[in-house]
Parts: sequence; C-alpha cells; structure tokens
Amino acid sequence: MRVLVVGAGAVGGYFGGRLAQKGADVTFLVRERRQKQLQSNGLIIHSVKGDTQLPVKTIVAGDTSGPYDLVILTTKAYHLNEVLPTITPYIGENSTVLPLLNGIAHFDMLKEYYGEERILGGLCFIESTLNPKGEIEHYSTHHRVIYGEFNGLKSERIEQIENLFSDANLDAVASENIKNDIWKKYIFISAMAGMTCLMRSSIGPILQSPSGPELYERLLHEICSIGKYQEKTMDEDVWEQTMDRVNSLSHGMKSSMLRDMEKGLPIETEHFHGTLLRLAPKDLDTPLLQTIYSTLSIYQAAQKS
Ligand SMILES: NC(=O)C1=CN([C@@H]2O[C@H](COP(=O)(O)OP(=O)(O)OC[C@H]3O[C@@H](n4cnc5c(N)ncnc54)[C@H](OP(=O)(O)O)[C@@H]3O)[C@@H](O)[C@H]2O)C=CC1
Ligand SMILES: CC(C)(CO)C(=O)C(=O)O
Repeated sequence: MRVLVVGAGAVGGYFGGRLAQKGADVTFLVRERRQKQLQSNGLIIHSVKGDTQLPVKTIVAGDTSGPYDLVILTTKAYHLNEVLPTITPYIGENSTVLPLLNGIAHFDMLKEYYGEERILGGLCFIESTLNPKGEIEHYSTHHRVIYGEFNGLKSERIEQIENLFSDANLDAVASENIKNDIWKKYIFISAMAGMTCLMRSSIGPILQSPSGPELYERLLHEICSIGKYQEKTMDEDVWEQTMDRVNSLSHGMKSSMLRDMEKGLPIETEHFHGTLLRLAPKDLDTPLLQTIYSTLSIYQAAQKS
C-alpha cells in the first residue's frame, strides 16, 4: 500500500514515522523548508514509546509522483485551503483519504473536494509537538489512531489499513461508529484546548484553581449539549465520560493549541470553537464557549496583523 502523509508535523511526522519505521511505503508531502530539514537529518522522534531517527521519502507540491492508495492528512485546519489543491494530482480513482485533524468541519470540505466515497473518518490521541530543530517530541503515552467508514462497515480498505497499522509502534483501532468517535474527541478537545488556552496553563493547575473545576464542568455542559444536538447517536453520559477522562490526565498535560500559543503560532479556534457556536441550537446559552472563542479570536487576529 503506497501511503502519502500530508504534513510532517507533530501528528503526521509521528504516525507517518512509525509506519515508515515498520517498513511501510510512506512518502511525506511537505513544504521546502521542512523537506531540507528531513533530507539533512532524517525524521527524528523522541518518545517514551521509543526514540528513532530514520531517512524518509519526501515530495513537495508539484513533484511528479503517485497516485497513492492512502493519503493521511495531518495539517492544521487553517492550512486546508492552501493544501487541498496541491494533493489532487496524487489522488487516483482508488485513493482513500484519512484525515487525523481535530474537529468536524473539515469533513464536509474534504467530501466536496475529493468525493464522499474517498473520505474515511479519522482522529488521533497523541500529545506531541515539533521542537525548534524540527524533531518530534512525544510526551504522554497515548499514540492512538481511530479510523472507520462513515457507514460503519468493515470494508476491504479498512482491512488493508488494519494491515498497514498492524505491528507498527502505535495503537490503531477500526471504529464501527466513527462519527460518534470524532464528535467525542471534538467535545473533549474543544473544552480542553479552550480551558488550557484561556488560562494559559496545563490541566493540573486549572483543576486545582479556585473556580477551575466548576468552569470546566460548565463549559463541558455547553459543548456536550451541542454534541448531542448534532450527533444523534451521542452517548447519554458523554459529559461524565469526558469529565472522567479530564480527571485522569497528567498534571502537566497541555493541549496542542496551548503549545502553539506558547510558540506564538496561529491556532484552530475558528475550527474548534467558532464551528461549535455555529452548530449550537439557537436557544442554547453558551457564555463560556463565547468567552473562549472571543478571547482566542483576539489572540488569532493579533497573529495575522
Ligand atoms: N499535536 C498534537 O498533540 C495533536 C494534534 N491534533 C490535531 O492534528 C492536526 C495537526 O496538528 P499538528 O501535527 O500538531 O500540527 P503541526 O503544526 O505540528 O503540523 C502541521 C504540518 O502541516 C504542514 N503543512 C502546512 N501546510 C502545508 C502544505 N501546504 N504542504 C505540506 N505541508 C503543510 C506544516 O508544515 P510547515 O513545517 O511547512 O509549516 C506542519 O509541519 C490538527 O488538527 C491538530 O488539532 C490531534 C491530536 C493531537
Ligand atoms: C489533548 C490532545 C493532546 C489529545 O490527543 C489533543 O488532541 C490536542 O491537544 O490536540
């Protein structure tokens, strides 16, 4: 199976690197600066699951290559307008696109762009970032990819992807209700990114602060109401499940959005919080979500000016 990983950042570099490490046929579509980095040093991962440094194949937009059987999309949401047209030449009649971005809004965009039949549902759990040298730093022990057909079926291509991921140094799970899983991750990350960025802190100090737990719980109620309104198969106890996950996080855990803010980079608040507000039922009160969206939009606007 020929795999194209679009972006070699914290997520793409990690999961693509783990596939390359197992000997899969992986190529990274990157921009020129990243290509030079990867050509001179190889792909470097520092991880509790095992460090690695390995040569990887790269192309830049416009290079002749492909088509690829599987395109794993791992850019930020705000890169998509620029990146999607550059992928088209590498997509053939039988190519499948597996996005690992957080959020939900990109799925409609991808279905419209490449055709609904090509798009799988996907998400990941990993806490990783690029250090100033372009090396991947993987923090907590999670490194899980979840993927599936939107109709829940175990198709031939799901079996092929299962083979691709098997024996690689990562966890991969084929889901029978991927839309529900995507929404649960979206609920979890919108609240976690929102709170950690609003308070500019990892999770532990927030949960130990005077009103932190109460604010977290209220925000999560707002977000779960939107999730239940939009995703009819959403678990009744999604709020409890998400709070259990939050309470089990390590003290120092940060969202990737906070790590990006700390580096002065753009953030995905439009894709996370802006989209949630647009999808909310008209009569739902969302003061905390609006506070987070407004606060982070001010940061975001300052990045552009
Ligand atoms: N990091 C994490 O812990 C997690 C992140 N996520 C989600 O995964 C997604 C990716 O996040 P993350 O990996 O952290 O982001 P990064 O910023 O680390 O990586 C994104 C990569 O996309 C590349 N890119 C952007 N535009 C193009 C282009 N036109 N062509 C080729 N490559 C391009 C960037 O390359 P360049 O170097 O050229 O800028 C960058 O390396 C986001 O939706 C995020 O929310 C989900 C779970 C965990
Ligand atoms: C919370 C975490 C690290 C879990 O994967 C995440 O998705 C993110 O910060 O983007």
